[in-house]
Amino acid sequence: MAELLRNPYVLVKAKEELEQIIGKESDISRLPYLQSILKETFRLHPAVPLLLPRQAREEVEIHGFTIPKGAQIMVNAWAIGRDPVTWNNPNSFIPERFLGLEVHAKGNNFELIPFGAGRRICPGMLLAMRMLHMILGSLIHWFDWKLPVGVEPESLDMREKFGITLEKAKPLVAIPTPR
Ligand code: HEM
Repeated sequence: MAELLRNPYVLVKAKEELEQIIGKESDISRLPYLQSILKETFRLHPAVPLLLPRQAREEVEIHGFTIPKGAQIMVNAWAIGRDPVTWNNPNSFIPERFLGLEVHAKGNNFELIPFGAGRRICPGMLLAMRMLHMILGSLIHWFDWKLPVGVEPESLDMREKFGITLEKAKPLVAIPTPR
């Protein structure tokens, strides 16, 4: 929601998409822009930024680096999502980058791994994906949103509080009006 209020054109586009689709067919697969907004949010603000720690059971070499047996490995999904080698304009919130791009957040595309990947991938992924599309889609569709008086989109505090899960350092304050 913070990125949507900071990028009002994205909110308008998402509203238009929902306007056209909801009421006829509420299928997530028919809401590519909403899907792209969620992917872009996962890319910039992964909820579990270092995934869960792993340990090397034996010495292994990966891309010329030797990982000793017993070493603890942290995978930095946050940094992968902002890698300028993979992503143009990596620090900007641009959902359009995912339109027509065959990159999913389900653990097969290693440039976007908000739920991890492999054997220990998040078992709640499918439930979470459904819930997030439902919740965000409903918030956009049923309410008009604005920031408190005196807060401009560009001055919104987007700093993050680091932890096992990533939070906004300052909670978002936004005002909904039922439509
Ligand atoms: C936005 C929602 C969620 C995100 C971004 C998320 C993300 C993650 C990530 C990154 C991991 C570590 C995967 C790895 O290291 O490869 C994980 C593990 C896990 N998640 Fe989620 N998760 C979410 C929702 C859920 C939900 C709704 C449930 C349960 C209903 C759940 C249950 C678990 C469990 C049990 C593990 C540990 C799996 C294991 O170690 O084998 N998660 N999640």
